[in-house]
Amino acid sequence: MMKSLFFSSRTTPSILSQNLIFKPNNHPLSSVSSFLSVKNPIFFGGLTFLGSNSSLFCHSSSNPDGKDHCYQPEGEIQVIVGPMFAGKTTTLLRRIKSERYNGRNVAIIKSSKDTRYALDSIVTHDGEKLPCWPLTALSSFKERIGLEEYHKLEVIGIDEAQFFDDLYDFCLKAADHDGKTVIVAGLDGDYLRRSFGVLDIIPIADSVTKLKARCELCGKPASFTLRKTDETERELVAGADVYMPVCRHHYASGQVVKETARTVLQTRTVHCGSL
Ligand SMILES: Nc1ncnc2c1ncn2[C@@H]1O[C@H](COP(=O)(O)OP(=O)(O)O)[C@@H](O)[C@H]1O
Ligand SMILES: Cc1cn([C@H]2C[C@H](O)[C@@H](COP(=O)(O)O)O2)c(=O)[nH]c1=O
Repeated sequence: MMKSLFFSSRTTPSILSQNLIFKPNNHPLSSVSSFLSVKNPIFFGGLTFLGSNSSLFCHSSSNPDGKDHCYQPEGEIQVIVGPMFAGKTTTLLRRIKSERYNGRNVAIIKSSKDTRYALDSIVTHDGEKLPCWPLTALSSFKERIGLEEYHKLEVIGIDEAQFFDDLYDFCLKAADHDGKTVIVAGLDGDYLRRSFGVLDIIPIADSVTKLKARCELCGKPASFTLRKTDETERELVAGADVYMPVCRHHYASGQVVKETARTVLQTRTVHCGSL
């Protein structure tokens, strides 16, 4: 019969030690994770903690004291938003590295729509990067990584989250049901300052960090992204060639300049057309 004893992986390492054998798989991130875990083990009273596996803790027969224990993992959702160039990816990388340093099993996902700097890495505008799973839909993650590896995961980072239609469902299940810590980074607003998907998960989040960039026109804190070009589709993957971070004042004046320029160009077209 299964007796249940709830405990935290951080407070009772001796019970967990048997489950903490790190098994690298053949994904590039796993080797990075494995490397870092081995390089940075955390010692608890003589035990080496090499990345825990909360899901396996329910396999009670493997407990060293011969008794049945069941670990109930507690999930969490952290959200990082802001305009472009605010440091969202940098913050996500820093948190993921810190989780890994603490011995937790991590994986990073990004939208495969983001092909700007690399296909299978998340890359900051400064060039810092980590390998990731590029996906078109989050629902495919479990199958891609494999069920066994998924169960071993404790932390899942998601970058360019605004591009995932199934963000809400994935995060809810991963945190509530599967006990994962999910760290989500993405745009809260598009170039017209309309909600851009990531806001859907605020009601189920534990923490929300809104970052600011620096206004490219005056250097003040910037909360918005101005599209410099005339394209009107909502999704347009690009960098500093198309977008710039701006403060409230320069967002408003920038939009006015763009609209005026568009009107002038349209009037000219009509004029030329009628000649
Ligand atoms: N206009 C800009 N063009 C290119 N890089 C920029 C610009 N403004 C800031 N950066 C750099 O981008 C870094 C943030 O990159 P990143 O974390 O990828 O941002 P985000 O994910 O929010 O777009 C900043 O620390 C800064 O060095
Ligand atoms: C404002 C805005 C942005 N995008 C795209 C442009 C980039 O490819 C990403 C954001 O990247 P970052 O990591 O935050 O720098 O989103 C878009 O498609 N539509 C928009 O309105």
